[in-house]
Amino acid sequence: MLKNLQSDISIITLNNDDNTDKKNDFSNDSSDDKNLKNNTKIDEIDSDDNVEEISTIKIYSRIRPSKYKVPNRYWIVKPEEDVLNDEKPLPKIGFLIPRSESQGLINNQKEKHEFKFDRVFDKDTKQEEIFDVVAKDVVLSVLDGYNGTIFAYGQTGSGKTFTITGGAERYEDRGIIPRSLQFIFKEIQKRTDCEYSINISYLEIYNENGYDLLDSSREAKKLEDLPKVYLMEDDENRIHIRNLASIPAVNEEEALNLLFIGDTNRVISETPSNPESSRSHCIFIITVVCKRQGHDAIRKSKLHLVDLAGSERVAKTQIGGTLLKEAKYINLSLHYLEQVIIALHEKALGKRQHIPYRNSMMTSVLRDSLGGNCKTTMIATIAVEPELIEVIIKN
Ligand SMILES: Nc1ncnc2c1ncn2[C@@H]1O[C@H](COP(=O)(O)OP(=O)(O)OP(=O)(O)O)[C@@H](O)[C@H]1O
Repeated sequence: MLKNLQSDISIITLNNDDNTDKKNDFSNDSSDDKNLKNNTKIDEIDSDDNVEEISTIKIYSRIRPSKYKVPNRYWIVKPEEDVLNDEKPLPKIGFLIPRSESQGLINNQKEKHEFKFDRVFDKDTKQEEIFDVVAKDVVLSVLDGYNGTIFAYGQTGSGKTFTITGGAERYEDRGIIPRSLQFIFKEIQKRTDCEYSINISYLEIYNENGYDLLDSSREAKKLEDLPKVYLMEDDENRIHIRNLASIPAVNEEEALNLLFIGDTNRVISETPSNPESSRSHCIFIITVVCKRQGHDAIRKSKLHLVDLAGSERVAKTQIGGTLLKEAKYINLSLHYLEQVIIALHEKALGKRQHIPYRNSMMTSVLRDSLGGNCKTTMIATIAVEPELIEVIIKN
């Protein structure tokens, strides 16, 4: 029996055992519910089956070009310049927040703030390089049978959607989703040992409610008109996503068309309060099914490309009503995501076992695609206009 997890939220089956190696093995059972069961090993996989990788979540940052002549309030420290630091050399980005004179001349307010990343992409970085460094490895590992997730995180207007989906004006501006689709369809042509099939889903999460963006009825005029997606849990505590379309795409063009349908629904049904800013999380899911030549067994893996809602905190005194409700949901779901990422890091270090996936719809949906040997990357997009730098530091 399936029981509802959240009052009116959202089936693709998700792994539940936090301790498992998350490579999806070949299975003879093609049903969605059984297909992703952990370690139902039916057929050997030739590559790196026995390699239990330590979970490493790579975190990158990307600076958005500014429309203004920006005063030099940020800097990038290359790892080789950071000679005093004996930890693993990583690049850093620093921000200067001048002391507020309103607090008097003598105050100890910190002015310089530095943050480490696996790599910092400066404002001139092209979309191609972002795909090559941030996404290609994750996409390749999905084709090898692992689940993977790429997040874009940052304040409103800092370039999350540009990074994940891309800009509409120039072909070279296409983002991680269209480039991943192109890469996947090219790569599966080369891999002749397996018959691949690709399915696409597109989920929007607004105020902890899930909506299916691949609705092609063209009747949606607002978010609530889209089919609602539900999380359910079965007797074995496995979580399923109900009512989310998973549509086959036989080539890149069909897959891009589905992206287009989803993005159109995203625009038409923009969240009520602020058309300028995404107040919802959007997850583009590419499911790769591989059937070995001459075998009945199939293997299924998933790539989640996540455009998170703007991360800025809104002072409670300045807003109310719908805006306050949205801000609470966004902050809470980002907080739960942060908790999961911290827990995964601690688990990789052997310090804990339990990962608190159940707290939010997003972490529940992503639970089989984070940690273990799933490849996960996050790209923090940053806008460096002075007023926005202060937002970064406060968050
Ligand atoms: N690296 C970049 N190069 C050129 N233009 C960019 C870049 N990043 C963002 N932009 C432009 O900046 C504007 C805001 O970017 P975008 O919509 O991606 O921000 P966002 O973080 O997704 O914002 P929101 O949270 O409000 O949805 C867009 O016009 C986008 O085309």
